[in-house]
Amino acid sequence: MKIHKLLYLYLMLEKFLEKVLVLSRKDKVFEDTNPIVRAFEFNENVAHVFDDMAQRSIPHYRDVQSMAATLALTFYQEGSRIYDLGCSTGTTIALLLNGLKDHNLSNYYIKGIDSSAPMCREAIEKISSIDYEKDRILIEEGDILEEPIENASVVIMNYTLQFIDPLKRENLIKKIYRGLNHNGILLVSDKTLQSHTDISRIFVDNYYNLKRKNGYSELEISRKREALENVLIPYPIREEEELFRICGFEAVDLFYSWYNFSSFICLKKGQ
Ligand SMILES: Nc1ncnc2c1ncn2[C@@H]1O[C@H](C[S@+](CC[C@H]([NH3+])C(=O)[O-])CC(=O)[O-])[C@@H](O)[C@H]1O
Ligand SMILES: O=C(O)C(=O)Cc1ccccc1
Repeated sequence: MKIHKLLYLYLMLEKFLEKVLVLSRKDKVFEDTNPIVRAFEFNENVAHVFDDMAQRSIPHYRDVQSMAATLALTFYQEGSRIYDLGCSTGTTIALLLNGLKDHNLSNYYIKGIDSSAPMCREAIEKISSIDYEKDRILIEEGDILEEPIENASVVIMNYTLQFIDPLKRENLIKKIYRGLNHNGILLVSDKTLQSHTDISRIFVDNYYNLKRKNGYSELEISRKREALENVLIPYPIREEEELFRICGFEAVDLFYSWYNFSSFICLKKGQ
């Protein structure tokens, strides 16, 4: 067989295997026709398909990730720590690592925390393909409510605060504020409510339209909605902003907003 034919076959095989791999990582968690819907959990099944789930269920997920990484690099202070609370599969950490490398910054320390062991395993696997000094990153299974925050210039909490018991949110944000250095930032992204229910309803409709466009069926959408009830608890956008201010942040702003999803930047000012 001629060499170009072999090469062609090899490329076809590679494409085929890539497709199989992507399909095996497609989010089908709520496709099941089993009528019992359990409360949403970050278990092995979810962790395995999480990247696909996030890209199809979080509006402009890649853009928000990349904006958060850019802001993190802008506020990062040499020699300080960056925390990713609820790091899931380590997408943010991988972006940060590449950004730090591009900026020739090497004296960093990144800590990723997640209470789901399968998520931590996925995160460790994801960053294993990046070249970095091993003791500069720690991905740990743990509860962010118990985690001490020290010498931080950046704390990222993308789509995680919404899963924390509302009664515990204030203490968590206060702890983060105390653990941040002056001129350090907290970045938070969450699903939010609007101040009027009529507007909230329209925004949620538009959100479900996005899910449909991204290939989720009516059944998958409604089953996930049921599973997330009392698990993902959104705050009205103004109350979430107020929470950050009450906890000490001197400057609070939005860096991204799309219907019922918002991303906040909270700055601890200098002395
Ligand atoms: N108390 C807790 N302590 C630690 N982790 C927790 C806790 N509660 C929930 N988690 C973890 O928070 C993560 C939330 S996902 C974050 C996405 C990521 N930030 C991303 O930008 O890709 C968001 C979503 O799925 O919508 C999950 O991995 C949970 O195990
Ligand atoms: O709120 C929803 O309907 C979602 O699907 C958000 C979401 C995205 C990824 C994991 C859990 C919840």
